[in-house]
Amino acid sequence: AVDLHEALYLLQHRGQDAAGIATCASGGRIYQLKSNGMAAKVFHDGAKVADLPGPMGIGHLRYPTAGSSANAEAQPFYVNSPYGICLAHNGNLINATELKRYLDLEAHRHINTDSDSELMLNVFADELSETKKARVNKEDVFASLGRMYERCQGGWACTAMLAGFGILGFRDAYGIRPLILGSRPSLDGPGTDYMMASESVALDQLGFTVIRDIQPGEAVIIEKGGEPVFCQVAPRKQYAPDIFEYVYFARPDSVIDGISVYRSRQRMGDRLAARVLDVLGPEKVKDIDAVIPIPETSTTAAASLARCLDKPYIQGFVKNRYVFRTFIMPEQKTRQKGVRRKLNAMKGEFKGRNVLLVDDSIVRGTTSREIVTMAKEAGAKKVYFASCAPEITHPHIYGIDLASPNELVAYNRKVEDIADYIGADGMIFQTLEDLTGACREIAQESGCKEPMNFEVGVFCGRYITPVSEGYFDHLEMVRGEGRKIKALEKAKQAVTHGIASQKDFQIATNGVKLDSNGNIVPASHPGESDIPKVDVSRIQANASEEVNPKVKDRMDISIHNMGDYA
Ligand SMILES: O=P(O)(O)OC[C@H]1O[C@H](OP(=O)(O)OP(=O)(O)O)[C@H](O)[C@@H]1O
Ligand SMILES: NC(=O)CC[C@H](N)C(=O)O
Ligand SMILES: [Mg+2]
Repeated sequence: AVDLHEALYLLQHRGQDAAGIATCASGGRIYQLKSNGMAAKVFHDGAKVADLPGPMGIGHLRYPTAGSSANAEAQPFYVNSPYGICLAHNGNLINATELKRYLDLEAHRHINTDSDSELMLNVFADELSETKKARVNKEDVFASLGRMYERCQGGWACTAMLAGFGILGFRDAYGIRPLILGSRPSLDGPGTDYMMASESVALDQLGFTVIRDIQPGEAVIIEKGGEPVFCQVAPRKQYAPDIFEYVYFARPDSVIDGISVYRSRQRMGDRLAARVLDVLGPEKVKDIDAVIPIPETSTTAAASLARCLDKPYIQGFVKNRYVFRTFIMPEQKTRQKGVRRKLNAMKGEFKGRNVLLVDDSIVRGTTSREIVTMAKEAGAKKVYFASCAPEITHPHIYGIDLASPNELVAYNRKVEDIADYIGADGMIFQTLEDLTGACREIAQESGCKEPMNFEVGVFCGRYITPVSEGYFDHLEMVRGEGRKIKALEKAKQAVTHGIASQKDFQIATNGVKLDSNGNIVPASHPGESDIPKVDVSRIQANASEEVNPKVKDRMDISIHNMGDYA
């Protein structure tokens, strides 16, 4: 537990919403500590961590991509039958609705939260119980995982623990989400310790030597006291790591699938420099006085870009070290507040200068818009903005929450319109070809023999796995933030104006959920809702004749505007 605790601190940037550890002690008893909040909060009492006994365990940091932010969805998840299983899942399942129905109607397993990870654990548990054995062996576990892969769709890198048996790790058949394995001589006596993590930095820092990345569709079992045993549990479909790991998500000091994140970012900067010259032209580039990164993630790429353009690299924004990543915060309001709190422009570095600001990516435009304003307030003459990643135009469906296209600043906007929106005098996006080219080059230079593909759906809508028809509508319904807020506002107005009954308001505020047949029904409390949604037809039906006609007209307009929520 102490090592897991340490590792979670090192990987905190991957999820700030919840953290947890589960260990297994002799006799097969599982001990857990998990809750909402960052690792420092959840494990604030170091002694409690040390009290989690046992020679094996798994840990998790949550960045929700499904369900809600409920405490109950903190991981690892545990299920007692069969054998006692714990699971920690990084990723996102894109057929959760189907799995939920299957588990309910066919497997008869109770699902207690809206988390997709709980579904995955239960599918695995169900397949394991098919063996009908009192004790399973490695082959049984691999075979059950193989059947689980046939049912689950999406992206995942998971660790799991079978009480009294051992630890497993497995990765989706496309290798979208990362998982790496390492070993070290045991610290307390003879033998070897093994560890798996999403990023190599956790292994390095804890004194583990990398063995290798888990391959697409591959699983590994480390039995208590044993050595890792590998098995291809599902046919490998492709080797397509999520390129967003290199752009933003991972720490620069990690090496994922043989590619140094740091070097890939440097190369992105080199390629972006050429693109800046292309787009702005030599005259404008000549007039640029400084290249300024938006801390933290873009600093590596910005330094390379400055070197290529032969411009001074200036750290004009100072980052408050006590404010964490803003993009992965759950609410837009907190994100906005986060940017100003997090970054401050040093006037002296901007005043009277033409600056080129560099960020790793522009998602909702929250950061870039605020930052351009800050640069101008600090006295910059011209502010150009360059992004190491191309325009993000589509939702991310494999474990990074970029759900709702209309929240994306590049959605349905041309580059000039984006520049207008964020207030920049010029805007440069990396091309997708250059981004994948940069990562591929580093892979080749590092000796990767296999031609690597990348998951790049967010930039072009071409996803690496098949995606069922209707999934994006479903995603928009369950994750689209603007939608929830608008629907609630309209519902409140309807109630204020006497058009909707209190009961409709309940529907609006509590939201709705999917019942076991997949029908949308009102939720009895907000925690239960899948989709905060207003049932417009009911509001319309309840529109009372006595309502002041003027108000009713207004409401008709509102209701009309709400058409797409119906
Ligand atoms: O367009 P937006 O919606 O604002 O999202 C993009 C920004 O969010 C991220 O920064 P974040 O503050 O999360 O983390 P960092 O310190 O690692 O850069 C990313 O590096 C961009 O700066
Ligand atoms: N990256 C993650 O931690 C996400 C895991 C899972 N999809 C969830 O929302 O809880
Ligand atoms: Mg940033």
